[in-house]
Amino acid sequence: MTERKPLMAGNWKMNLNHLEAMKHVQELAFSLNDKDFDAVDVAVLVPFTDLRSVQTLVQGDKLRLKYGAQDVSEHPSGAYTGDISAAMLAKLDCGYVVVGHSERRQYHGETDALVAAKALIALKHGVTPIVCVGEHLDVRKAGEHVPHCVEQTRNSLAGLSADQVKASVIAYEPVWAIGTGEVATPEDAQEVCAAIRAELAATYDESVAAATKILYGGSVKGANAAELMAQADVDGALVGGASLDAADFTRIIRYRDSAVAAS
Ligand SMILES: O=C[C@H](O)COP(=O)(O)O
Repeated sequence: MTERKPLMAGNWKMNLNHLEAMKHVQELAFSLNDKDFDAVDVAVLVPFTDLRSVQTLVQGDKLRLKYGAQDVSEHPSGAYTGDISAAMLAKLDCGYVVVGHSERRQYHGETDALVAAKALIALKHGVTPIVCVGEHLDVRKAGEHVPHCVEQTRNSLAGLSADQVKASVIAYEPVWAIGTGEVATPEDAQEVCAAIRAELAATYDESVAAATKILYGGSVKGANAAELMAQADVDGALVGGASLDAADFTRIIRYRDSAVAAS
């Protein structure tokens, strides 16, 4: 069976200027140790303006923290005012970039095809895309969430080879659970993550399904991380609000401790 090392990724969204970013990374560095990084990959996904500061801290202090961005242009370079290219992210040694977050889909009209193009160009530059999918509340109420997320996954990975999918991360984020405090139940998370994995097996093959990390995101906190992580197809979390609090993010990273405490 393929071991998938869990990934806890903190998406800061549009929070923390570069000075606050440095303070926060230092707090995380102080709070985490080698045992944490042996057990879990930890990443912070920061505003573009924070990347250079975070890179300097991480590389200067040889931190095992990974970092990345929250969006990337689908274009390689050129006259695209305001955009940031995958080559620029790679030059800053970004490990990850979020593509297709529901906030980008909702406020910037991003389509599955655009998300797939962004994932592809990130991969071409050695930056791992974290490809987000998830249903709105009306879709869930209609009981259509599984086919919706499966189709969104298929379309958001269109054009990627099997190896490129293996090198990507998928994040299931039910939109109704983002920033609302309303976390999906562990069974809800498992149902969709398992369906996405089955889709990877059907479209590619079992080795892709077994190797690809699938995260859950939506109101993950220290208090609920262990039960979500206990699900067979949940390989980590994409954490918004709670990742801004170094202590709570540390509790999420140490989810195994709360699982032990509860048993
Ligand atoms: O990318 C992160 C998600 O949107 C989850 O955000 P949240 O943890 O604040 O609900």
